[in-house]
Amino acid sequence: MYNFDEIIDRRNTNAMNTDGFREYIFKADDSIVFPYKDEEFIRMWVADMEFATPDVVIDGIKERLEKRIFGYTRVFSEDYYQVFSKWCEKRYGWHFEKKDLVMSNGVIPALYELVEYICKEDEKVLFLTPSYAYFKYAADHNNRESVVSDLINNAGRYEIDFDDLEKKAADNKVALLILCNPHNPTGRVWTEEELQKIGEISLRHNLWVISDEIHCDLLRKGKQQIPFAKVFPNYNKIITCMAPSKTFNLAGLMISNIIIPNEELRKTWLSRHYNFDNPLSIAAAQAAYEKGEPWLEELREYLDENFRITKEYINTHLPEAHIEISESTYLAWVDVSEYFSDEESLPLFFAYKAGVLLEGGSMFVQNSDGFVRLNLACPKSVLKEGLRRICEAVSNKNEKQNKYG
Ligand SMILES: Cc1ncc(COP(=O)(O)O)c(C/N=C2\CONC2=O)c1O
Repeated sequence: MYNFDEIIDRRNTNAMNTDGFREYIFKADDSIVFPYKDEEFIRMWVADMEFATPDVVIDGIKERLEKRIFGYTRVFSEDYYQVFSKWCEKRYGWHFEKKDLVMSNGVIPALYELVEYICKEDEKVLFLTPSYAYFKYAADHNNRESVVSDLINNAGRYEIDFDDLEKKAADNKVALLILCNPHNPTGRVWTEEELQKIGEISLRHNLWVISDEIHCDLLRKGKQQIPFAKVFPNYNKIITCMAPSKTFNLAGLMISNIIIPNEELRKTWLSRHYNFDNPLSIAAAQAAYEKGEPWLEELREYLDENFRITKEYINTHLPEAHIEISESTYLAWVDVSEYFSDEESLPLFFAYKAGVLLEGGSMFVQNSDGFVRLNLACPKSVLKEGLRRICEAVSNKNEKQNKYG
């Protein structure tokens, strides 16, 4: 019913995806000159999608546009809460109170604020690695120390080293755990048992927990999201972050749902946060949660097939690489370490030799060397060309190495 095969021109839209890669991936290093024009790159890096947001969202925005006045706005109406809380009850079997919902123009801005509100100056922020780098930046931005616990890679299935996590959590200066649930970049969907263990450690050491659940709607078919706060309904130090931005490709509209049951922390947030919202973003998010489910279910089918294609192609053409189908997200996490030395920059190699923009190597704080992360949220034709280029570049490199020994 929906055309995910459509290739949409994103040029001249101020998209990070098309215009921000030199700065974000290559630190605006002007000495790097690629043998590709910008529009010739296959873009598999930043986590937004090449798919149009659903028509119901666009219709919701149009309806609000017709009101023609866009003055100061905040989520005052009951409607938004009713629609979003219904979404959470239906899809995750999780209920939260209206009073606990605050809005942020992003999950990352919320992390930046919450680290400051939660952690005293000498306190530390704990998270699992490899990690989305902004978890570390949220600590750095607030001059709080980061403490990391490396996930264990069991033949491609990443698991938590609970002994190590407990050891780190036991540091009485560690005040906050930022949990990525589901996990970017490995794609793990934490099981109830894993969440239970994380929670027991957090309670034992009196940690605050921010559960970043931004990827929670983009699970492979058959997988089930369990909100961390659902497992610990009576623990008053959990903040849950969700958003329509990944699910419905709305990151540029900058609207996120932050659920803070802790009265004192919520009061701090409301007194210090710039508490206004974009009226078009509210309309978009509300329409998405109210009417976007049929589109989402078709998107999930399309992404599942893109993962199948990717695993099959890489297993066939890069036999020394290792890929498991991510349980969530649209991000594939691929071990290509057999083909590269530790010193090589994977993003630079693939941009220069394959004309593919991707993230990898040291871009995920630590415990990620030798891995690339591929954004598969694109039309199949684009995906197949990207995979062809990636595998050809590695094979050519491999042949050259073999030729000269
Ligand atoms: C775990 C996680 N939290 C938060 C965000 C961003 O939230 P926002 O501030 O946009 O509401 C992302 C986006 N992840 C991205 C964005 O580009 N590459 C990534 O891995 C994410 O993966």
